[in-house]
Amino acid sequence: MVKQQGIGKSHAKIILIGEHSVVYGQPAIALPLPNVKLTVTIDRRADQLQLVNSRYFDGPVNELPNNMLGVQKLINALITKFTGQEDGWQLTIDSQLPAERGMGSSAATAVAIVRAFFDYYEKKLTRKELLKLADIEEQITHRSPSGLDAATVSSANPLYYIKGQAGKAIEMNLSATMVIADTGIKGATKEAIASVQQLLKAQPDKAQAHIEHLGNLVNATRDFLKNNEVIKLGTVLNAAQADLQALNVSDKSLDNLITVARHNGALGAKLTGGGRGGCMFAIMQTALGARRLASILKESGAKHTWIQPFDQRGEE
Ligand SMILES: C[C@@](O)(CCO)CC(=O)[O-]
Repeated sequence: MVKQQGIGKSHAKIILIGEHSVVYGQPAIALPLPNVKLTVTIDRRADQLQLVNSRYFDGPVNELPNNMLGVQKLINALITKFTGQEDGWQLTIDSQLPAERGMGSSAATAVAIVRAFFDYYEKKLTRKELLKLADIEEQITHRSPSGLDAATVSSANPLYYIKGQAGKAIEMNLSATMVIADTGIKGATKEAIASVQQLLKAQPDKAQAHIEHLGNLVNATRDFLKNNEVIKLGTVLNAAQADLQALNVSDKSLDNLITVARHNGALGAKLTGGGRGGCMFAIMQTALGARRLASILKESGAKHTWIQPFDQRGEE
């Protein structure tokens, strides 16, 4: 009996600290956001059509639009892998993640697609193979990705990540709540990565110093998370934002919400992900404070906010 349906799941991620510097071999720490989910379903069809249905597109795989080229390449690689050229199915992407906001939307889509195909064809999937396949999509959507996004959207645990490695689960004993806010402006990850590359060429000493400083802040953060040192955590997050500003990856929309958060009780606040639009987050000591700040950020222009306690886990 052939399977009628395959399902793959993933979730959003937030980079706590180490975006951009992770591309240059420094460590980063990222957290899964289990409440912001993405599900891919593959339903068998009686005919031989291979269709994709998502919020952007509804039609045959080979007609996917340019901004889904990475997804198309990944699906084609999976079709070849499973020699499923003759199979007819509809692949549905159901996502709660905002696109291009630094929350890992493209990586979450890739991870859930890979998982859905392996479920549909009833094959065992190792973590190594999952990340290798997801990278087919990420290489196209983000130029020179570190792999951090795919590793985190497929992990139940906060990760300490170094490029080229699988990522290590970290000890998290922090009692605090994170408020994430969307500037409403599309993040420009590719451009931001390119602009760090340019700065490294034009002013290598300056850029390298900020990149290495970010790496040191990440290592300090790991200890603060383990020892529940929330005030110190806030201080290093603010210092990381200063490095990211110096690397030219922040912008007015992010700086504005970060300033509002700092004036309204945040212990620390910074951008998250690629920057130049997208999302920022702030750390609050209490859940009540977090709810209050979320509404203030909305009044100050945030398009959407999410509240995430530090002790919640995602799906593996
Ligand atoms: C900016 C970056 O560090 C994070 C994007 O979410 C790029 C990457 O790690 O691939």
